[in-house]
Formats: sequence, structure tokens, C-alpha cells
Amino acid sequence: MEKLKAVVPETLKRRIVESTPDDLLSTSSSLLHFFHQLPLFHQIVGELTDSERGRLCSKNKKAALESKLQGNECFSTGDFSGAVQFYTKALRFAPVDVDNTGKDLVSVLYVNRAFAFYKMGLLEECVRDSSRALSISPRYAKAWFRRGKANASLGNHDDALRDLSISMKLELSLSGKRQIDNEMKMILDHPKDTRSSLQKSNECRLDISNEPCQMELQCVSTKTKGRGMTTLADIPEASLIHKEDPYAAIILKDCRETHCHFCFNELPMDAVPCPSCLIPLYCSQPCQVQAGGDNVHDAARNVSILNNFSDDLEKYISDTVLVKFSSSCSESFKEHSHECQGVHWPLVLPSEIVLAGRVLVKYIEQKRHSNLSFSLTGLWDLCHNYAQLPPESKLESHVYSIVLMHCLQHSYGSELAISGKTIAELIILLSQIRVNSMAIVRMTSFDAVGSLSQHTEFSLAADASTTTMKQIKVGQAVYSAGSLFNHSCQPNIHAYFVSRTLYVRATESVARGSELELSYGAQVGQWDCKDRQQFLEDHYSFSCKCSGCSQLNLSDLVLSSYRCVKVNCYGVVLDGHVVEYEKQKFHSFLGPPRMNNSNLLNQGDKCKIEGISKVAHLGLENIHLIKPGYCLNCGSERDLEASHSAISEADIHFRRLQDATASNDVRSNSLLDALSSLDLLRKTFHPFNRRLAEVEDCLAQAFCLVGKLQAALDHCQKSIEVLEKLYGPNHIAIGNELLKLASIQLSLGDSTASDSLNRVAAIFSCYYGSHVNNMFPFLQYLKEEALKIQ
Ligand SMILES: C[S@@+](CC[C@H](N)C(=O)[O-])C[C@H]1O[C@@H](n2cnc3c(N)ncnc32)[C@H](O)[C@@H]1O
Repeated sequence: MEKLKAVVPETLKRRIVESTPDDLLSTSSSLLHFFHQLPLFHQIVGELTDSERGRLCSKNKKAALESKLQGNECFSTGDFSGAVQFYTKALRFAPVDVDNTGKDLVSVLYVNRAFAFYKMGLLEECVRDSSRALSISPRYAKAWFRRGKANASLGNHDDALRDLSISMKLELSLSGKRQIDNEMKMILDHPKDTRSSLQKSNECRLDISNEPCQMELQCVSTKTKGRGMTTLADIPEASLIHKEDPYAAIILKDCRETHCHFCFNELPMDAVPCPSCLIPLYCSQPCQVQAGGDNVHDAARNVSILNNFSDDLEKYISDTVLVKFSSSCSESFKEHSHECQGVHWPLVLPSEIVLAGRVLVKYIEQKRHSNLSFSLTGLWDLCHNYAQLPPESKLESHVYSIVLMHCLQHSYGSELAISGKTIAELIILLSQIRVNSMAIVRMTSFDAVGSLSQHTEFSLAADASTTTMKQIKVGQAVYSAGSLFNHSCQPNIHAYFVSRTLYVRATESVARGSELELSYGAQVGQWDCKDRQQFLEDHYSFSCKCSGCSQLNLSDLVLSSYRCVKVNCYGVVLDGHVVEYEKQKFHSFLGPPRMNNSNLLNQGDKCKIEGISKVAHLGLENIHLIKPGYCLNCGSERDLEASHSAISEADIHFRRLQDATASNDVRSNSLLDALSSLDLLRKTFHPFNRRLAEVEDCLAQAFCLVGKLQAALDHCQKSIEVLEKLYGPNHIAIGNELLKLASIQLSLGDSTASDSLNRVAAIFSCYYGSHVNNMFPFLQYLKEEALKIQ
């Protein structure tokens, strides 16, 4: 794309980078005309769309056979997990080539992988892979045999006997028949267990929650933030207020090999590749089929294998070989289909551009059913930020829109007319996606269901410092109604994802008529007002008008402040970069009539003033006394320059300690240096400065590593005390810190771990409601550990 951007003539480039939405028709038409005359453009589009020329993403039988061979070699040396990896790679390359002989390369690979799973004791994976082979090649005797053996080991004896009887009928060789016969005899000799296998239902189910969502919300026009959502009734804390599937979603590039391309959950070992191209991997067949891709498995359904079997077995066979889904799933839009003929533009173009392609194609499909004419302008009534985009982004939007439209036309067909008008509309669509899309996130350290095995190996002493949660972005999605929630740096709702479904929950009780606002990534307590504004400006191109940014709050005053030089003074000293933001807030707060008539203040305001007047009462009395370097309680001056250099020196020690902790090599001298730096920081910073919480946390982790758990506990508690001042006691940030505290307490055999864990559970429930147990199974595990030391 850089090559294309570089050849755009300067005059046209200038028109584009200076364009407003009104100019788009003209700039798009000019660039389109220019590209159409340009051999380089046709060459680039050709490479992106021609599967023969690209060959990056199309199936490749030779490469599949090579990987299969490597898998076989691993298998023969007993390296079963290596074999699984090579068979998975081979499955990715292997074209499905169904014939009536009963098996093809893909089904052979599934059966080989099933056998490796069997050897590893992963029996359910073995059953699933055998079934996958059968859904392509239902007459494949060995697949029925593998399935039968795994079912027998799982105790599903009835199913095992059925699998083996089918295998027996299909098996041609005498030695094979003998082997099956022996297996059946062994099962019959064992006590009968009539459990029926549930392998099909073990496949990924997208959303298992039945929690009702009956809140009545209303979209209203706000004074400063455009439209926003409010509630028509009082909402209790932790209520589910909104649930929605995405209009379109895409996996992020970094997660392509680790997470399912449809539901975004972590990939299991028995991942399922797309049958027609090399790009996506799915956690299960239902996810693969729902995402689309040429559904070559359909061919298998026509293969008649039901002759000569009893009614019972006929039904059993069709239950096993046909991939079943609920009707809503099978009818839903297949988002990957148009990207899936071996072309490699979906691999090369940025995720958000491919996402725009998915939106566009879904829209065309919807239009097709409603017989309305195609016009992207009517697609979404969502805001966008084209006018505020930096010049470089405007040029990129133009170039990518033209390239994407040509790629889509190649894959999707002539229904996609390419003109200056459609390109201009696509550019606006891209801007809408930038402003309105949401990052789908997952927990890393302790991800949802599936990581329990990890917890069973959880050793408290060693892992006390690592019981922490990080979120990683795995996907990007657009939710039509979810996009109407505005941002606040002091949010009252929380958004999270189960598979790809968006859930929104109230984290506090919300009164009827109040705005429901979530955080787009910046929060009070985390950054000061300036940094939050900068973040929102950079990522969403708006200047935040939320209550946290426009009204006085204690957290913003103290978060990066210094302590007063007077020994017993509790006042804050603000740095130059903070003063202007905070002064403005004092200004609007002190304006008439609120301070002149204290009866007009509500309870919340009164509490706020109480808290603020403890650290800045001079500021509340006279706005002119708010100056960088001067205490807002007593007016004493602090030498900020000297403070800055003292802090930079202390920071060096903490960075060293952090590095040592990360490389698990904490020495006593780096701990001593950090402790004396902590002393200095405590004398320099206000007691609620966020940096103090961070260094206390850093020390807690380092002490954990060297096994000094009591010291770790003390520093962890200190960190929590500061964070509670910044966030309030029930914020999820406190829950995360309490989790660390609880694991240290458990390692110490301290029975108060239960109290910490109960607090964590209460906080997490406000944010995740009924999903807490599914999303954080380790919490239950830690609670059980805590009970043992009661
Ligand atoms: C996802 S949309 C939310 C719905 C939007 N208000 C609308 O009318 O469509 C995000 C946009 O809403 C506006 N917005 C959301 N929160 C805001 C805030 N705290 N301050 C100012 N504008 C905000 C900005 O224009 C932002 O780009």
C-alpha cells in the first residue's frame, strides 16, 4: 500500500489530506480514475485477488503431505503432541477432495490426529476428530474404529459398540475385522455402562447464559455527546442491561494462530481449519460452519452409507456424520465466505479494512432479501470522525477503500459497483467503524472455562505473585445498538464479551433517566485528566465532556500530586501539567450559585467537597491560589525541579527491580535500593499518588519471588489502600489487587484470605454477574483453598 500511496500525484494528495466529508465524492472519483490508469494498481490488486499468482492462502496438497509425513515421524517416535501439531498443519493445507471410495486426505489426517489424541489420553478430542473424519468420509471404517475405542475408554459402551459394529460392516480386510472383533469382546466382557456420548454437544456453544435482559433503555439526545443511552427505570447494581451479537466481527492479526476466528475463544488442540483456504482456524465445526467458507462437507451428506444397517444404526450414523446446528445458526450470515477462495487480501489488508468488507457484504446480503436499492449511506446512523482524521489517515482511507472494493468485487461479484460514490461511502463507513467498533477482549492469565487444568497445578507459594489478570484484545466488532453507549471516565456500566456476544451490566445502581456510560479505555483513578483527554482524542477524536473530566474529583487532584513540605499538612501540590485542567474544574465548581448557597448542594456534592477540602481547601476558597508547586491547603512552596530529579533516580531503582522480577532474578541489593527509594517517594509524593501504589505493588511481587511473603503482604496492602482512594472501594481494579492479596494470604496460611476472596467475588459479580463462575473458575478454586485453612 505504501507503493500506491507514494505514486499519488502531489496535487491530488493535497486535496485528499485536506478533504472534508463533503469533498469525498470528488476526491474518491479522482483517485479511482488515477488508479484505473495505473499499471501498478492493477498489478497489486491482481496479486491480492488471484489465488494462482498469490498461492499464499490456497490449499496445497504437496505441503499437506509433507506435514503429514512429519506428523507420522513424530508419532512413530512417541512424540504425540508434535504429531498433533504437524497433523493440524497438514489439515490446514489439505484440500477436501471427497470421492465415493470412503476416505480422502483430510479424513485420513483427522483419523491420524485422533489416534495421537488417543495416545495422549485426550479421549474427547479423539472422538471429535473421528467424527470430523466421518462427516467427510462416512464409509471410513478406521474412523469408526477409533471412535469406538475412545468411546469405550470414556465409558460410553453403547456408543462404542455401535461404532465398532459399523466399522465391522465397512471394514474389508480380515485382519481389520479380527481387531474390531477383539475390541467388541473386550467391551462386552466389562460391566455395562449405558452412558451415551455427548461429544457433539461438547462442541463450542456460543452463549450458554439464559439470564434475561429486560431493562428498558432509551436513546436520547445529549447536550455535549450527541446521542446516548438512558434508562426508563431504576436499575439495581449488577443488572444485565444489554446483550447483543455483533453486526460484524474480525479476529486481530496477532491472535490468528491462538484464538478461534469465529467465537474468539482460545483454540483447543483439536482446532478445525477452514476447508477452503489457509487463513482461519476454528475451535469447533459449528464455529467453522457458521463463519462460512465453501462448505465442501455438504458433498459428504449425499454419500449414501445407510444401506444394510438397522434403523437404530441408520439413525446413529446420520447423527454422527451430519454436523448439526440450531436453525438460527445455519441461516445466519456467513461472514468468511467471500474471503475464501485462496485469495490473500484478507491476510494482507489490516483487520479493520477486512471488517469493513464484512460489513459491506452483509449489508448487500440484507438488501438482497429486502429488494431495496444499494446505498451505503443508509447502512448505519452512526457518527464518524472523518473531518478530524490526521492527513495520513485520510489518504490511507482513500487508498484502502479503493483496493478493498476491487478485492471484494473479485470475490463477491458484479453486484458491487465501483464508482466514486461507493468509494466515498466506504470511506465514511471506515470512519464509522473506527469510532464505533469495540475491541473484543479475553483474560490471559486465567482465561474462562478450559483453564481449570492449569489451576489444578496452581502452586500457591510460587504463583502468589502471578495471580493477576491481564486482558488481551483478540477481535474487533461492530454492535449496532452497543455503539450508542457514550463514554465516561467514571462509568456506571461495564461491557464484556462471552464468545462474541456483547454484555453490558450496571456496576452501580442507576436512577431512572440517568445516562448509561461505559469507559472506552480511560478512567478516573487510572490516568489524570490530561492523559485521559489525550487518549480519547488520539483514539476516538473527541474531547471528553464526561463528569470525571468536567467536575472536581479527589482522584484527579491527588493521582500525580506531591505532598506538602510542611510535616503535618495533608494538602496536595500540583505539577504544572495538571494545574490548568484542575483549575478549570475549580472554576466551574465555584461558579454561582452552588458555593454561595450550600443548601443547593446535594449529598454527593457535599461528600466530594469534604474529601477535596481535606487536600485543597485553599483552592476551594480562592482559585488564584491554585499554582504549580504550591500546597493547596497551606500555600507552602515545594521545589518541583528538585522533586522531579529525586523521582527520576528512584524510578531507575524500580525499573531495575521490575526487570529483575520479570526475569525471576531478584537480588537483595536491588530490593534494598528499591526500599530506600520507596522511602524517598513517600516523602515526595502525596500519600494517594498513583505511583506509590505501583511501586508498592512492584515490591510485593519481588518479595513474593524471594519468598518473603509477610513483606509482600504488607506492600500489597499498602498498594490497595492507595488504589481505594483513587478508584473507590468497589472498582474492578481493587478486585484485581485483592486477588493478589488473597493468593499471598493463602500462601501464608492466613485465614483472612476468605474475606479478601469474598470481596473479590462481590466486586467481580457487579461487573460480570452470572458469568463470574464461568469466566473466573479459579476464583472458586481459591475459595476452596481458603476453606481448607479456616
Ligand atoms: C460510539 S459513539 C457513541 C454514540 C454517539 N454519541 C452518537 O450520537 O452516535 C462515540 C462518539 O460519541 C461521542 N461521545 C461519546 N462519549 C463522549 C464524551 N464523554 N464526551 C464527548 N463526546 C462523547 C463522540 O463523538 C464519540 O466519537
